[in-house]
Amino acid sequence: MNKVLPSLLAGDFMRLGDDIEKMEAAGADIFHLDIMDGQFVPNISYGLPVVKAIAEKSTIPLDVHLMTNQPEQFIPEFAEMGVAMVSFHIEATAHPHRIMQLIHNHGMKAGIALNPHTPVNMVKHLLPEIDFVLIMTVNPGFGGQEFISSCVDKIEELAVMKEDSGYDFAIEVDGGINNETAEICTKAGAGLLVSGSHLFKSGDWKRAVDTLKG
Ligand SMILES: O=C(CO)[C@@H](O)[C@H](O)COP(=O)(O)O
Ligand SMILES: [Fe+2]
Repeated sequence: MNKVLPSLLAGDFMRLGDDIEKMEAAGADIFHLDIMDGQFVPNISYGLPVVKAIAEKSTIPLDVHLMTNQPEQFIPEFAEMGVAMVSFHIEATAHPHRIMQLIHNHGMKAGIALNPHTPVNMVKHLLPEIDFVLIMTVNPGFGGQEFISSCVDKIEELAVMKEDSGYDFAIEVDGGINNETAEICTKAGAGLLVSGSHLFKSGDWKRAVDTLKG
């Protein structure tokens, strides 16, 4: 069964606590938190105090997606807050292996995110230690964008690399995920599905979560 990760970026920031309770009751597996610095991506989302408040409220694990130029910056703080998984963009650093180790040394799962144009080969030599690869299926920076179908080939390629290498890592997809694109991605090999606008705009969150779980 797929795991469903609602992106809280699509939640109602004036009532985030209610949204968290409702999404948990609807069966969400993990909350996805998008951190944007206005540098790596042309948008700013929210920072540490908001993540802390979400961590105190949530009863399910948190997945932090760093869209920042210095992804190594706040790793100890996220660990302290009880974050379970952290991903950072390979395009944002010359030292992905070092950052992966830093995340692991703080007891969290480490993921590497790839922009739509970045080939999956970039993570090949990191696979022995990686916990998950995040394939961006939109250009990072905003919720509510349209799924870029050319990214599906990358999921398939990564699934083949996983099979051939025997390394155990999860494939996460993020951006424009709805019932239709979720099916395409899971068939290609993804197991962690991030969804923001589709889930939050659906009238029946439990039904929407169940459908994505497949
Ligand atoms: O990382 C990002 C955007 O940069 C995502 O996590 C979005 O927040 C997903 O939102 P939808 O595309 O599902 O609306
Ligand atoms: Fe994200």
